[in-house]
Amino acid sequence: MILDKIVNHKKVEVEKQKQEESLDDLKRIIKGRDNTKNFKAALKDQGMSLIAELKKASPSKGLIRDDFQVVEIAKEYEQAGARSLSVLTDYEFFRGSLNYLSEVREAVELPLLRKDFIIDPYQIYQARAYGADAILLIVAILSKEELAEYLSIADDLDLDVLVEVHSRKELNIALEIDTEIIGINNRNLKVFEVDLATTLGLQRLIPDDKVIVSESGIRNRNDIELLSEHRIDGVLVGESLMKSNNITAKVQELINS
Ligand SMILES: O=P(O)(O)OC[C@@H](O)[C@@H](O)c1c[nH]c2ccccc12
Repeated sequence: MILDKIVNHKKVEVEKQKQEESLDDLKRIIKGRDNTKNFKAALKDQGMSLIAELKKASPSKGLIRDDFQVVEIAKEYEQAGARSLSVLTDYEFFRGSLNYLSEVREAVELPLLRKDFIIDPYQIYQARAYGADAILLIVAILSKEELAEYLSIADDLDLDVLVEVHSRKELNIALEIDTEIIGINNRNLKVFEVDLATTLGLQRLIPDDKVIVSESGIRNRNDIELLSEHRIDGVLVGESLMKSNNITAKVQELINS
């Protein structure tokens, strides 16, 4: 399964990174960082909030966008009306980079989500040091104890957390650890199929005080309208924006009701 492969690779990668840049180095960088921007508030703003993703490639699609000028695209997303940005930082499977995160941080005011496979607390400090305002935690790859521990580290660093679920069982764990922002991933990471019905089915089980994001496979206005009939605060969109040759027009198609 691809997730196992990614996690195994990530463990090796993180150990290597720790040799190059220690936790103390990261803590020193964090001291010089500005306060974080409010990712959760950006999601709660009126109407459907768009989290626009910077994603060059993926394991399911291969290369998605050749002309990947990360700073230019980030600025275009911001000007077109995205409320926050998701920056893929995994290189091996998504051709992302931590440097993209810090470059985008310098270029836009929007809150930034570090999109990666977090399996070690070190990566949470790394996210903050490189300019993230929020991190993704994937329930499928962490124990409940790890989730709780990572949430509290993120909280100490003033990072918001998007907790990603794909099934009822995973959602129950997310509810038990009492996280504020729940992401429902429409993509089945075992077979890579996407189905917005995943969001529609699971959102009914989520208490009113949570912020809900629908992730993956959102392509057009119709999809947004379908989701808008339900209690969804935001959508996380990568591929359909990255594949567009007019990003501004595509963002506006998605957000203008
Ligand atoms: O490109 P899409 O289908 O619009 O999906 C975006 C985002 O949801 C997807 O990239 C994603 C969701 N969860 C993840 C976890 C890791 C890496 C990537 C992801």
